[in-house]
Amino acid sequence: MVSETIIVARAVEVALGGNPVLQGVDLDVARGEIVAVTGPNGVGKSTLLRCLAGLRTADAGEIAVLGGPPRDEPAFWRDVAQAGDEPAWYPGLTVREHLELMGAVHSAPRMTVGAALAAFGLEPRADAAPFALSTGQRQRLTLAMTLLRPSRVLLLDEPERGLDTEFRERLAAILRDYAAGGGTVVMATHDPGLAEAVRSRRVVLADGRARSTV
Ligand SMILES: Nc1ncnc2c1ncn2[C@@H]1O[C@H](COP(=O)(O)OP(=O)(O)OP(=O)(O)O)[C@@H](O)[C@H]1O
Repeated sequence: MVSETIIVARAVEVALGGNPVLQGVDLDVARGEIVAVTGPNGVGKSTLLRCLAGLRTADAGEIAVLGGPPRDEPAFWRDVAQAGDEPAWYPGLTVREHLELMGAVHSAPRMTVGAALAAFGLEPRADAAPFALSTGQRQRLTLAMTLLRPSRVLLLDEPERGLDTEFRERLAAILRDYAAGGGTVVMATHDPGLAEAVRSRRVVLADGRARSTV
């Protein structure tokens, strides 16, 4: 079977503050694949993810996501879900209501609010405000909102942030299910255990370039 390529990056270059960060990154990600981008602090993982999300334009090179250049526009975000920095919370809404909001604005949510609360271990805090959650619980809510909405591509920047070991394993299973259903995942991570548990292909960023390891 010929695999469908969902993400293509060719010779991507980005300089930040006058310093070269990405210096010719090539990346191909197939439908149903999970790619874990690793590398030391400051090597450019978040920058690469932002380029794939259309939140930053590369200085040189080409990127295609789902057949076209990534754009920070509603049509693009209908197919692409992203979790990076903590989102802006609605102070008047509870955890459950944040998930209900996601379910209400997307025509075909991937799971019910009840299923999301259960999958992300948020049932005991469903009626709390996000600001009353612990760091790890807020990260669970961020991920639950990202996974509840329909998407074909997931871009995750250090999804393990703040998560305990047990939940990291549960997250790995959630991401494997997403990919098994035809979704494509690119995540930056510092957790080799998570990268292994999702059975990802490992891409190491070094010296501004990407190198596939597994
Ligand atoms: N707005 C900016 N202006 C100048 N330099 C920046 C800016 N944002 C990031 N950088 C620099 O660009 C480089 C790449 O940053 P990036 O956040 O992509 O790294 P990262 O690999 O995701 O790091 P980490 O593992 O710490 O999250 C770093 O050296 C960082 O200091």
